[in-house]
Amino acid sequence: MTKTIVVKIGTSSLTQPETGQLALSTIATLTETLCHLRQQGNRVILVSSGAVGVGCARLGLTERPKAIALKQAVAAVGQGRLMRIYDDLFTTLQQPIAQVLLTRSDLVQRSRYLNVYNTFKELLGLGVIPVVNENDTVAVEELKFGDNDTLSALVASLVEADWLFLLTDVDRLYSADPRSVPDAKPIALVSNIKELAQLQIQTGGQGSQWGTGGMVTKISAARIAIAAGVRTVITQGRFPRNLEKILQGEPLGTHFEPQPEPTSARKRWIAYGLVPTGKLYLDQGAIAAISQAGKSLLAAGIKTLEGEFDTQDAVQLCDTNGNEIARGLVNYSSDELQKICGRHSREIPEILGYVGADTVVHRDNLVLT
Ligand SMILES: Nc1ncnc2c1ncn2[C@@H]1O[C@H](COP(=O)(O)OP(=O)(O)O)[C@@H](O)[C@H]1O
Ligand SMILES: N[C@@H](CCC(=O)OP(=O)(O)O)C(=O)O
Repeated sequence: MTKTIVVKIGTSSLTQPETGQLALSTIATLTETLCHLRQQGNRVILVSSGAVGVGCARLGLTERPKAIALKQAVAAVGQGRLMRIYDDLFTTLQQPIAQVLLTRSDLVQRSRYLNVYNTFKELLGLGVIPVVNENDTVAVEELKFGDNDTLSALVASLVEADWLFLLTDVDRLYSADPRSVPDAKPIALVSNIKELAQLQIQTGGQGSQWGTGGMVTKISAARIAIAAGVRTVITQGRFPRNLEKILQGEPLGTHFEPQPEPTSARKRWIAYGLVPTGKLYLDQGAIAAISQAGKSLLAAGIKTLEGEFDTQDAVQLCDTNGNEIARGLVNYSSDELQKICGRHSREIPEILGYVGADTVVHRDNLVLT
C-alpha cells in the first residue's frame, strides 16, 4: 500500500566526521533507496541538513561557525552545493526533486501554513521528492526551527505522513549517550509518550561536532510526530537500505508507536506551528480541569503570567514550576490578564469595564502537550 514517508538525514551522516567532506556513498545509497521507495508508489520527502557543514568544507572552515551572520553566509554557500549533488544523483535515476526552504514564520501564519501544505500536496502528486531544509540564510533567531529534527516532525505532521525516519550516526536511541556511557541500554520500542517519560533517557550534550540538536531534539521531534499519528524511527544514516528493511518489518532502530487517535490538524498547528509569546502559571485545580476533565481555562485558575501578548496569540500553560502542560490561544491580552488573573469570571466585566469571553483559553483552542 502507498505510504507517505519523510526521511530526515543529519549532518553527522552526510559528512565524514574526520574531514567534514561529503559522505558520497551514503548520499548515493540514500538516493537509490528513496528512488526505490518512489518506484513502489510511495510519496517521499527528504529533509536534509548539511548546508552549514558542506559550506564549511567548501570554504575550508574546520568548525561550525557560532556567529549568526557567518553561519547564515556559510549555509548559503553549502545549500547550493548540496542541492547540486542531490539533483545530479536523483536526475541520474530519472527522479525529479524540488528544493523547499522553510522558516518558522512560514508555519506561524495560518494562510502560509496552508500554502506550504498545498505545495507539498502538489509536489507529491507530481511524483517529485521535495528536499527540505530550514532557510538558514534568512531565518532570524526568534523564529527558527533551530534543528531539522523538529522541522522534519512538523513536515511529517503537516502532510500526515505514515512514517518519519530520523537518520543519524547512532544505530538507535539508548538510555544514555553511548559515546560517554558504554553500557547504555538500547531502546527498541517506545509505545507511548508516558513510557518515554518513564525511560528517563539521558541525552548529554549538543550532539556530534557537526550536528546541532543531539538526541534531545530527536526525542522531541518523535513526540510531535507520534501526536500526529506518524510512526517514527531513529536509525543509522550510514545504511540507508535499512529503511526498506524496516518498512518490511525488520526490528532495526528505535520505533516510536503513533498515538492511536491523532490530535486534529488545527490543534497541531496551535501546539507546534505557532510560537508561544507568553506563559500562564496555573494552580492545581486549573491543571486538573484542563488535563483530566478536558475543560477550558478560566481566569480563576491562573496564578501569574509572563510575556506580552495579544488576544488570539499562542501561550504556554504551565504548572507553578514552569513545566509546560498545554498550549492554547488566549481570549485576552497580557495587559487584560494581569488585571483578571485569579478572579472569578463574573467579576471580569466590572474589572475591565466591558464584557469579555467567559474563558481565557477555550477548550477548542487548547491542546495538551
Ligand atoms: N541517549 C542517547 N542515545 C543515543 N545517542 C545519543 C544519546 N544522547 C546523546 N546522543 C548523541 O546524539 C548524537 C546524534 O545527534 P547529532 O549529532 O545532532 O546528529 P544528527 O547530525 O544526525 O542530527 C549521537 O552521536 C550520540 O552521541
Ligand atoms: N539547517 C542546518 C542543519 C540544522 C540541523 O538540525 O543539523 P543536524 O543536527 O545535523 O540535523 C544545515 O543545513 O546545516
